[in-house]
Amino acid sequence: TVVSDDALGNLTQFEFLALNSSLNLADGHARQDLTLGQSRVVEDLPQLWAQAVKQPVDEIEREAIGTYFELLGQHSYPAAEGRVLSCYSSSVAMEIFARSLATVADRIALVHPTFDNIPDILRGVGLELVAVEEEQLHGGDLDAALLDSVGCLFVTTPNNPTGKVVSRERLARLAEQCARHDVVLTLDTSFRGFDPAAHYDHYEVLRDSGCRWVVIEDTGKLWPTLELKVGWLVSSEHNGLPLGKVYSDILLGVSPLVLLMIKRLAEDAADGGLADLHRFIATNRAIVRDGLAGVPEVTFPDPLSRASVERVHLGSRSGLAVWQELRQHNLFALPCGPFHWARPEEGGNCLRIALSRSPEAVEAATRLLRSVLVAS
Ligand SMILES: N=C(N)NC[C@@H](O)CC(=O)C(=O)O
Repeated sequence: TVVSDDALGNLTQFEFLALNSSLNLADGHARQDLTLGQSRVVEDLPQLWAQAVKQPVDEIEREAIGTYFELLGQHSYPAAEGRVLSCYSSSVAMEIFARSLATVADRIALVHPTFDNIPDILRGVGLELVAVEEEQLHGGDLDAALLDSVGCLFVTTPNNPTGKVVSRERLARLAEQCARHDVVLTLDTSFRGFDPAAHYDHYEVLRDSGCRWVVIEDTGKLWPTLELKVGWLVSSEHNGLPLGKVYSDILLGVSPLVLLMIKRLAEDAADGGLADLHRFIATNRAIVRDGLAGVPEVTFPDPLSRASVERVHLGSRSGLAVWQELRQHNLFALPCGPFHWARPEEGGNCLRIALSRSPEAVEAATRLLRSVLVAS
């Protein structure tokens, strides 16, 4: 069922409502026009199909993984058999991780706030959640008693919706603490492509720490590929989790055509496309911030964020009330309450605006949002 006005749904239910709107700035999926380089990949799909029929799938998979991970600075990713599992999406990868973890643990520490399908998936397999505030996570060492009480520490970096990135030093320290307390360290890096601060070699840091770790990578937010994407479930050796077994319960493998498309898009990104995308998102972010400048009580809580979403703090205004007012004009943003999965009221005065949209859509949405806010 899709969320009704009064019933509070999860974020994805709010995103369902926006799917057929002309001004859908709700989900973090890429919906802007293809660039010239990307449209060449689309034009080549018939040839990619012929290649996918002929070339061995493990070869295609290795090449797609290599091109994508190298593009984003992840040179030390584990290339050995079974260490990178290709899934239909990062949420499928997360479900496989959650089911695997639940066989050996009953509690997990999870960053707060973050996108609510993460706590929902983790609760769905029966795990008890312990919130770790983002400030706490970035502040310093985590409490030893906390780490002794959980089987895993789950961190979204860059975080959603804040864009906050775990630095190399911070990751090394968290991994060291997880190694000492024998806690699995799991990262959801879905937004990594947008922020060069997230392009240091995470796998080198994780490998050198000696901790057990899992990383969920997502190609789905980077390029406008009509939901054609892969989520990669990456893990350390001897991590004690039945990832391969649970993976085999869920799927045999992903489409080699999608893998070839991702490889070509990653090559285009390496050839200047990623830098162009960063400029594109920065331009859209400036449209939102400039377009709302001077509106009473409105502020931007994440000045350093490079993610393809922007949080707008509405002062004393209710994010849900503004969301409902915008919906009357067929404009959809995302109310931030559900990101605060342990205490939704903390996100009650924020909206999240998607930036992977055409500048014209971002411009029109910002103008409409401004008119609603100045009238409220
Ligand atoms: N499996 C789910 N719920 N997918 C929605 C998710 O991709 C949207 C998202 O992450 C964002 O809008 O930031």
